[in-house]
Amino acid sequence: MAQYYTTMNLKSRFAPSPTGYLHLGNARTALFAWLAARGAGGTFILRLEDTDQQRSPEIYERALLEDLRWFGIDWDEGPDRGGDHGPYRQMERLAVYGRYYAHLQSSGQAYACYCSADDLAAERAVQRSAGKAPRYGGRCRHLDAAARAEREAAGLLPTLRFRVPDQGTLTVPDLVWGERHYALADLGDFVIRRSDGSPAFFFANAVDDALMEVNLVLRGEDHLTNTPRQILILQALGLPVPAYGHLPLLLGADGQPLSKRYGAASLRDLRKDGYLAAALRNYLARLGHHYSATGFLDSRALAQGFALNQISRAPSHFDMVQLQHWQHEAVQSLDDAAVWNWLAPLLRGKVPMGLEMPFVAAVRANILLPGDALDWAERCFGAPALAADAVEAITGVSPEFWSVAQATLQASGGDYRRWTKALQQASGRRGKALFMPLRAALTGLTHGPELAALLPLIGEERALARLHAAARRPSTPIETTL
Ligand SMILES: Nc1ncnc2c1ncn2[C@@H]1O[C@H](COP(=O)(O)OP(=O)(O)OP(=O)(O)O)[C@@H](O)[C@H]1O
Ligand SMILES: [Zn+2]
Repeated sequence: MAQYYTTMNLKSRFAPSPTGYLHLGNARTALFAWLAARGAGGTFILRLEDTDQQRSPEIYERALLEDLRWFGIDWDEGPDRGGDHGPYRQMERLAVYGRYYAHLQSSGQAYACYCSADDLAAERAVQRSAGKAPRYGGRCRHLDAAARAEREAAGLLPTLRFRVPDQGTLTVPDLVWGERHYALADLGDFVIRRSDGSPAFFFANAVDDALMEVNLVLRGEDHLTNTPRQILILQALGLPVPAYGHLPLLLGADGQPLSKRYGAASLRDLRKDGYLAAALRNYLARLGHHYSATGFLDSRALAQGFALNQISRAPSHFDMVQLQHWQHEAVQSLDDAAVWNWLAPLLRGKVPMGLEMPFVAAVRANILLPGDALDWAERCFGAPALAADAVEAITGVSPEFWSVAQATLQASGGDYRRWTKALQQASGRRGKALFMPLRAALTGLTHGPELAALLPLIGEERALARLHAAARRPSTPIETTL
């Protein structure tokens, strides 16, 4: 397969249009391209394809850079930091495209087309009714200078079309899909410059990759059919052709590809919800790429384990359960101080000063998102609501049990082991029968972190008050032991 880079000079890129907030599909495509570059010690660049001016307000550009950085992707060249092959915003490169248009026109490989949208629609309708695939029939291919001048004088603004060779087959290698063959006669001459002077996607994208010395293009499968046209443009201009790999699109729950246009869940939404970038990286890196390591990997290990031949062709679906699995792993990979930094914006003022680290140590295995930690802070330091099964666990034991629980707690000076040992001896309860009602009364839940770690946070005073409140609930006498 054509592949002219060695791992030493590999250069890949992410080239989004700043037309909305990045979604997980964009993020995964960016991640694969970045992992390929970083894994090979190559170069990674960011280029903004902002030629759709109506849909590219500045807020999206800023958000895009911010989201990528948060996600953990860095770039060696880009709109914010420049580089040897800039500028990195396509709207700043119009003069560059102009030179290449002129070259194609003067060598006869591109020509002005004056057909109106109505003309083209009519042509397509005829082709369709004849059972043919619609393509440009070449009406303006052979206009002479006089005919062109006449149309210009009438005020018609032409598009510029690429002249596709009439015969032959183009072989397009793809790192994911293998080789595909295209009959050139089927392609039809295509627009490379719109009538308003703006570059067509195919053109600017292909020219920029070549001029920026990108030799590996990993992008979404939505661009698969653009590739033959792009290779034709590059060949006509004598520019190098990169290796292409098209990644299966990430689909939403409705089975449709995620798209900025249709408001797919964005990276920034997940960030706001408290998902960690490392969780998203581990999740997305494995979505359509096989790693032999099944555990949590840091960015360096993800890059080292990345291999183009491990990319799958199967479509991938966004799966919240998988994301939560990696979120759990990512939280556990942090040390206590880092967990606190992550929680602090939501928890400041909710955890008494000095108890931050013991609190983190106690609850960290039980939290996926900062909201979970907020709930545990309320259960430790506030007034926890009792869940229905906790009420059941509390009322399932006699009021005497609760009196003894209070007395033994006081006698043990708040020491968890001494307390529960004494209570076990006095009540005859052990194991779950002992700990479940205690947990229910102290936290309002029947599950959660180790009680031994929670008790010092709750403190003796609050614990006594909660045991006292438990004693005041009418018991459902199902047992006679204390
Ligand atoms: N659902 C998806 N799954 C994987 N990659 C995607 C998906 N959608 C887009 N991409 C890829 O993300 C990169 C950036 O694309 P682009 O900025 O055009 O995003 P988009 O979501 O297609 O936006 P729009 O809806 O504005 O077309 C491209 O390589 C594109 O192929
Ligand atoms: Zn025409």
